[in-house]
This record gives sequence, structure tokens and C-alpha cells, in this order.
Amino acid sequence: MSAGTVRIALVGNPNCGKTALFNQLTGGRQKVANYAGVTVERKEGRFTAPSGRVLQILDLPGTYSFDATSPDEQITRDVLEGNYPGEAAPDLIVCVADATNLRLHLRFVLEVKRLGRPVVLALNMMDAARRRGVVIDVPELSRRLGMPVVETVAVKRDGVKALIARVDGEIPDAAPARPDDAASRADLHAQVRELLAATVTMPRATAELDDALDHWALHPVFGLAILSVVMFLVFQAVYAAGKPMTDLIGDGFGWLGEHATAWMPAGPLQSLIVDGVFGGLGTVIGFLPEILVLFFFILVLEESGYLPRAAFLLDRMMVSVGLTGRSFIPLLSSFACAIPGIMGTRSITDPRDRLATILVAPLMTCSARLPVYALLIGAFIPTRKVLGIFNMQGLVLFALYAAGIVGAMVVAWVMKKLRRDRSEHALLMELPSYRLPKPRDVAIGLWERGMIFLKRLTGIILGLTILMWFLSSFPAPPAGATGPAIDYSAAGYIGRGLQVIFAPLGFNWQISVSLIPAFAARETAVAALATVYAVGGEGAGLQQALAANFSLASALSLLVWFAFAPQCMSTLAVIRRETNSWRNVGISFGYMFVVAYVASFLTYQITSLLT
Ligand SMILES: Nc1nc2c(ncn2[C@@H]2O[C@H](COP(=O)(O)OP(=O)(O)OP(=O)(O)O)[C@@H](O)[C@H]2O)c(=O)[nH]1
Ligand SMILES: [Mg+2]
Repeated sequence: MSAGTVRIALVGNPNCGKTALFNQLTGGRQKVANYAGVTVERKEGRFTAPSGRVLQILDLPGTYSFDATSPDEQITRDVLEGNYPGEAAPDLIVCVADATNLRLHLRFVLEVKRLGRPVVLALNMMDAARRRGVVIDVPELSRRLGMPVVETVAVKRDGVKALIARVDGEIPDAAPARPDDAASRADLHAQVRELLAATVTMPRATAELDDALDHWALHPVFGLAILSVVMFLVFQAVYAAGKPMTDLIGDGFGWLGEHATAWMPAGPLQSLIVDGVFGGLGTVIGFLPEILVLFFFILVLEESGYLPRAAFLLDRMMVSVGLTGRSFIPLLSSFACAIPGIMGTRSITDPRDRLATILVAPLMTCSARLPVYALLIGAFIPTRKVLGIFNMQGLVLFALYAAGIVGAMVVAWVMKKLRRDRSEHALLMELPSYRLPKPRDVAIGLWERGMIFLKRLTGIILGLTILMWFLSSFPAPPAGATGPAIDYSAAGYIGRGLQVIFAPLGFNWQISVSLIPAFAARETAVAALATVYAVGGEGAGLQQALAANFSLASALSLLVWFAFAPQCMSTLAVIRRETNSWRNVGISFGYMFVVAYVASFLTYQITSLLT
């Protein structure tokens, strides 16, 4: 075999560990999680094998079979058959199978073999298989399949040695291509049974612990109770663990700001550094702990195998409002950010269910909203204990998340009523084994999330904050002006102009103007408010400034606005890309604006009457 790049594609059923293998081979950091349908795009990476050859590895979405029906499965099929635009078929296919579940996975191996291309079979999750007492006669399996078979453990550092050695060697001969028709497909079942009988010894009782856990987790009553308790505790924890660290970071930046004031000559540069960068960015960065605590729980849940169970529990309810159990995981990902959530809908087969999920995904509370919520809650909601144990601020936060979820259900239900075809499909979804998350993986996941947040902060949010500072500082007031300088600035003018629209919701001009940068990145609302109040001479801590200038009614109204408002720009762009339609962007923006406006209006007016 001559030196040069060898192109290798990783394929297999969903959740068998393809991405874990890909990361192990290439040193990549693609998302791995314990449910089907994590990877929805074709991802590429490369590494240099011991022989010096460059191996180019393709990670593909999981596929149950080649009668591909969902958009992500279609990608896999196109790549393997060489029909993917601009890409020749791979030189070698590495077919990955979950060794604990060969009954299911071997079927796809046989389908891949029929393509008539060189294939290596990787029996992954061998650690779990051994633990369960599954014994596989590898040489015999290899002989019967007519392809090399290697054992792998994708989550161990040296668990892929055998695979590297194999793909670095001669490319194996391909089996002859076979037609893919109904008769031969029925034949596959018989072949799988035969292979299993000849090569695999299963323990008599499998996965007793899983069954015992499922007895409770999937119980129609206890299951839902467990789910609610889990969700509720997550939000209490976000508050209890995040808040003290946030305060500490806030104090740190306050201290830095004071020192900068002392060292730098007064003037625009000092104001930019103190009010814009330390005041604005410092306030946003303070919310990193809350975000990390939230992600800690999301990562643990994703790796535990619990999420598809929750999807099952909620399927009935979701179907009744016009979604499906399949919408659950994309909607849950939207708590991080609507963008991966919307992309995750690619694993939803039915286009109508998919669109409904895409349109409601932005109502889930993304992590960019967390700083805004935390800031306003900190300023306006007392730190009382409710019923002795629950933290009042945590309860309000939970209520805001719940508002997003309930809002999404209502919107989906209305969409269901508006369409003619109301047929429903049963949910077919694989339940993965329960798995204890590895601290190292969770740590890497948190690190990645933290970096995403910091990159946003030093990129788009920094840019917008400087812009806000500029708008708040210039033009300078005319000679002899009496009011605060900021009233004469561009921000003052724009804010007062916008206030015409937002006054009925109880927003003052400072808030109105902060809504503009928030449209690009929501956290910027916090930085923008910090900058506007600091430049306006009220820099004694943003929370005090808010409490002094703002009524409870306005604060609640603003919280509700952020729960429902159409934001951000990138989300709208992804809706455009994923649905290929400007009309859906219009619908999404339009309905969210109306819902947010009406809900905030009612919140403000009713709270004003009551307080
Ligand atoms: N114990 C064990 N767990 C593994 C192994 N390989 C992967 N996993 C776990 O299996 C789950 C699925 O891994 P992924 O790499 O996301 O699977 P995938 O095949 O890429 O899944 P899709 O992208 O949904 O098709 C994760 O929870 C991994 O941590 C292994 O060899 N042993
Ligand atoms: Mg994957």
C-alpha cells in the first residue's frame, strides 16, 4: 500500500461509541452522550498512524439500516455510497458495533458488508461486555463475516490500539456487493441468528440492575415524580452553588475597577476600561459559575442514560400537545443553546414534528438567559426560605424555566390545532444501558462549555459592550447642559425612541436600549445595563442601581420578556438554514414577539395594580 491519505468512515447503529472512537483516534472533542442521535453531522478529523501514513477519519450519524428515513441517516448513506456531494466513497469502512447488544448491531454490519467495500468490524464496549459475561469468539466471527474483527474500548486511553494497528495495515479485500431487496433483507435475520449461535455466549440474566432501575424510572407515576424532583433540584443547586461564587467574582471585578480608577487619569479611556470592560464584562463573567453548575447536571444526565427514559415518560404528554417523545432531547439541549437543539431535531423523522420542535425550541431557557435572570432575581427577589428549605430565588428561577416549557407546550398545541393532518406516530426509541459518568469526561465537557462562554465574552459580547459604552458616552453634552451627560448621548436618544414601544411593558429607556445588543447575544443585556448605569454615574453596583431605578413590576415584566422574546440572531439564522425557509424565520420571530409583548404587558399591568 503506497503512502498517502487513507480515508476511513466510522459507521454503525446509534449510540455504539463511534464518536468516542473518533475522539480517541483523532484527539477530537466531538460530543459524546449516552443516547441515540447525538451526532447529526458528518465530522472529519485526521491523525498520523505509526507507519507514517495519514488517516483521515469521518464520524457519521448513527444509522439503524439503509432504508434511511431521517435526514441524518441519509447523510451516512450518501457518504458510504460515494453520493455525498464533492466526496468520493471512503477507502475503508470501520463498522462499529456495541458488543453488549450484537443481536441488534450485527444486522447493520451485514448490511454494510453488502455494499461490497472494504470493512473492518470494531467490537466496541468490550469492557461492558466482559463485565456482563458476554463471550465472543472473535476469530470465528471474523471468519464467518469475512472481514477483520477487532475489540475496542473507546473510552479507555489505550482501548483502540488494536484498531489502529488494523487500519494502519493492508486494506482488507471487500466482499462482493449484493443487491438490497426485500427477500435478502428477510434473510438477514436468519444470518444474524446463525452468527450469534455460532460465536457469542450470552450470560443468562443480563443487566439486572438496569431492569430494576427502569422499574422505577419508567413507572407512570413514580417515574414522573422522579423526573420532576430531578429537574427541580437542578435549579435549586444552580442557585445554591452558583450564587456565592458569582458574588465573589463580582467583588473581584469591583476591586479591579476601583484600582483602575485610581491608577488611570480620568477621561474616556478610564471610563471605557472601568465602566465598559470591568463593569460590563465583569458582570457577565460573574455568571459563569451558575452556567457551569447547570451544565454539570446536564452532562451527568446525558451520560447516565436517563434522558431517553424521560423521553418515553413524556411521550404521551408531548404527543397530546403536538410534539413527540423524540422532541425531548433536542428541547433539552436547547437549555444550553437553541442552536444545537435545533440541529438535534435532524433525528426526528417526521418533517411536521421536526418543524414544530424547531419552532418551539427557542422558548427553552438557553444558558445565555441565565445571567439576565440571575441579575434581576438577585436585585428584586428576597433571599427568603420557603417552607424552611427552598430558596425563594431558586423557586423564581425554576418558575421562569417552567414558563418557557409551558409556553412551548401551548404554542405546539396551537400549531397542532392549526394544521390539517393530525396523525400521530408511536415512539420507537432505544433505551441505552445506564452508565456512571466518568469524572474526566464531565470535566472535559465543563471545560468546553466554559471556553464557549469565555469566547463569546471576549468576542461578540466585548464588541457589543464597547459599542454600548461608545453610544452612552458620545456625543458629549453641549456646553451649559444641566442633566446627566448620558441623557444627551446616542444611547439616550435611541433608548427614549424605543421606549415609545416598550413603555406599556414598564421598561425605562435604559432597558429599552439594552434590548438591542441583547438581540445579538442575550447576555449583553446585562453588560449593557451595567455600562449604561455606570456611565450615567450610578456605578455603585448594578444590582443596587437596578433596585433604585426600577419597580418590581418592571423587573418581572423584563424577566417575562426574556423568557419569550425572539432572540437571538444566530438562532434565527439556524432556523433559516435547517428549514431552508424564510417563512419559518418570520413565523418564529413574529409569534415570539407577540407572545413576549402580551405576556410582559399583562405581567407589568397586573403587578402594578397589586403592589
Ligand atoms: N463502557 C463503555 N462505554 C462506551 C464505550 N464507547 C462509548 N461508550 C459510551 O457510549 C455512549 C455513546 O457514545 P457515542 O460515542 O456518543 O456514540 P455514537 O455511536 O457516536 O452515537 P450517535 O452519534 O448517537 O450515533 C457514551 O455514553 C459513551 O461514553 C466503551 O468502549 N465502553
Ligand atoms: Mg456520535
